[in-house]
Amino acid sequence: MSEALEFASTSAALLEPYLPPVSSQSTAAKPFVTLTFATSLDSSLSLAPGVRTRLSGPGSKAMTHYLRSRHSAILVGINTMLADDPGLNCRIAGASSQPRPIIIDPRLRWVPKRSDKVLQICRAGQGLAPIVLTGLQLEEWPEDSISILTEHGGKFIYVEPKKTASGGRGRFDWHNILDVLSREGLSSLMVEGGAQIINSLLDSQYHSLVDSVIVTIAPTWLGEGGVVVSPARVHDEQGVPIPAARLSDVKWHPFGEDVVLCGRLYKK
Ligand SMILES: NC(=O)C1=CN([C@@H]2O[C@H](COP(=O)(O)OP(=O)(O)OC[C@H]3O[C@@H](n4cnc5c(N)ncnc54)[C@H](O)[C@@H]3O)[C@@H](O)[C@H]2O)C=CC1
Ligand SMILES: Nc1nc(O)c(N)c(N[C@@H]2O[C@H](COP(=O)(O)O)[C@@H](O)[C@H]2O)n1
Repeated sequence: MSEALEFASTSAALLEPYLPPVSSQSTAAKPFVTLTFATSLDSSLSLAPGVRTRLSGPGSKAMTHYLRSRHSAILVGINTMLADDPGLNCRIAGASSQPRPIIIDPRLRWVPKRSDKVLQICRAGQGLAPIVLTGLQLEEWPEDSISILTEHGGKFIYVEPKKTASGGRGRFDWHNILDVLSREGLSSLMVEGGAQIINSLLDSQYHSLVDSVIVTIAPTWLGEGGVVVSPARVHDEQGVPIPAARLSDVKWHPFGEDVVLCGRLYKK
């Protein structure tokens, strides 16, 4: 649990233009948002739904942990939480701060247990307790889950889901997610995944919310059936398909056998 990673200051300097300001005294209305994940050459995050898959080599893994030290929160979707049992802390030796884990769990599929890695890490003083954003109202929150989360210093927060065409409960609006996190005093957020979370954030209506994108590309093809990052198809006014999203201000940095791509979402 207490693996100690190292990340050279020369490497950190390469990332600096794409990171939130160091000052914690941010007065910005919304958190600085970094979209970051590791992908294969065929745009897969993992071999199959529910399968934890190592893509990052040692150098880019340390880079991801450095990013964790530079953000006040780290966000994952519920499938990632259930598939990976992630720690969601920063394991750089001597890290001065830890990110707050944020779990997007609209229907409360996560049943917190003391053996969950994120909670073990929290009890060991090596990370923070999670905040779970849910579309269920207070009276629908299981009491055991409330008490175990509260015991660790975490909590549930209700986020109003968008209405679906049939009047049901849909996805969250990212503006609402960021509003909630701002109210929690979180000034920067790294969105780690999984694919559904990333694809929803890459919808063009949210591009203006994303401040930077840092993607680790591993030299491997995972093959068919992977969990794929591929945002919804976009068409122009004539109905002709156009690219869904593009980066500008791009830099590529090799980290061991991986390459780390830094950029900003191109906004029209
Ligand atoms: N290589 C990498 O960097 C990473 C890999 N992963 C992998 O990704 C896989 C999981 O990815 P997915 O199956 O795509 O699941 P996911 O982790 O994106 O979770 C999907 C669920 O999140 C919720 N969700 C997504 N967007 C939402 C929104 N806008 N509003 C409300 N709820 C929303 C829904 O309940 C949805 O079913 C795992 O196998 C994990 O290992 C996850 C993170 C990073
Ligand atoms: N950067 C990166 N590289 C990989 O190869 C990965 N599989 C992931 N996965 C993400 O990291 C989480 C695991 O975090 P802990 O090491 O347990 O703290 C996992 O849930 C994904 O979000 N990331």
